[in-house]
Amino acid sequence: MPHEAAPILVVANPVAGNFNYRHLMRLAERLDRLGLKSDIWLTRYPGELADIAAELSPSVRTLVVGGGDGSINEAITGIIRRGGDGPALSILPFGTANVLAHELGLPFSPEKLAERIAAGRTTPLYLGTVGERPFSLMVSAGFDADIVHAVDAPFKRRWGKIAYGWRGLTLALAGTGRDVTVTADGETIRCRIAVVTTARFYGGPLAITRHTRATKPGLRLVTLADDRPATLLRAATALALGRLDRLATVQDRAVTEVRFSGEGIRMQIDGDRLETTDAPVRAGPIIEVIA
Ligand SMILES: Nc1ncnc2c1ncn2[C@@H]1O[C@H](COP(=O)(O)OP(=O)(O)OP(=O)(O)O)[C@@H](O)[C@H]1O
Repeated sequence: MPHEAAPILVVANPVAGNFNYRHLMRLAERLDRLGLKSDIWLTRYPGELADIAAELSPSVRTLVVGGGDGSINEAITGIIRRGGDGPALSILPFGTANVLAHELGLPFSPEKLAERIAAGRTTPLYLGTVGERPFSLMVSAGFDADIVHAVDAPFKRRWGKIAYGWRGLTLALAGTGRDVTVTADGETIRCRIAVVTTARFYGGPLAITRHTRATKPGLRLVTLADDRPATLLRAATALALGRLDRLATVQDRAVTEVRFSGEGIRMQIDGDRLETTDAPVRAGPIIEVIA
């Protein structure tokens, strides 16, 4: 007899930072004790999660992503492709930065997560899009994207967040940043870092803005005018203190449509490399996420 899909599907990325097979077992065991059937799959290649999410049986009502923000980006891409009958998204945070898990205040304990799934309370997650591609946190251009491009997967797996700090330091001292031209609702801004965010947090549990969060509508554009080492140090300190908007070099504004351009600029989406594009960044669809 063919195996009927359980209503909860857990798909984990075995190469995500902090991947923990034992956590998957603990999640399944607690779900089982709560009377909920689940299946567990592991991804086999980058991008597979998007295909899995797009092609899921409609009987799967909750898709739990065991991974980081890159895996979550793949899952939302697949859920959006379905156009409307998607499962609710849940997250078992593995991964390096886990910005969305922090943003949503999700438990990192598999048992607590199982209880949240069983409670079944969902909240809307307001996505953004760059062209056709959705993001759950942000898309950015400039110095921070240069760091993302400079950190390859093995280096990140080995050193975790330290990999970003190290590459950031070497790039800042090398002074290789480039001007980013941002067109935001008809106005042109020149800067060195430009982040369009749907979320409050950035890079970890660090507030980049006080004016939006992933569970509320509203896109913000946060720009940093220069990327000299002293400015970057001040910005990193202000970010850690949640006071970025107090810096004169930082602007934080509500936006509806943004485009990036500039010679040799790099871009990132939800912490992963994005091929540079001048496609419009806009507010996107809404999906349901387990709260
Ligand atoms: N089986 C696999 N083999 C190789 N790469 C994979 C596999 N499954 C997924 N990936 C890729 O791994 C990348 C990183 O995964 P993920 O975001 O889950 O972890 P992370 O990078 O450690 O966390 P964060 O994004 O929070 O920093 C994703 O972009 C995804 O495409």
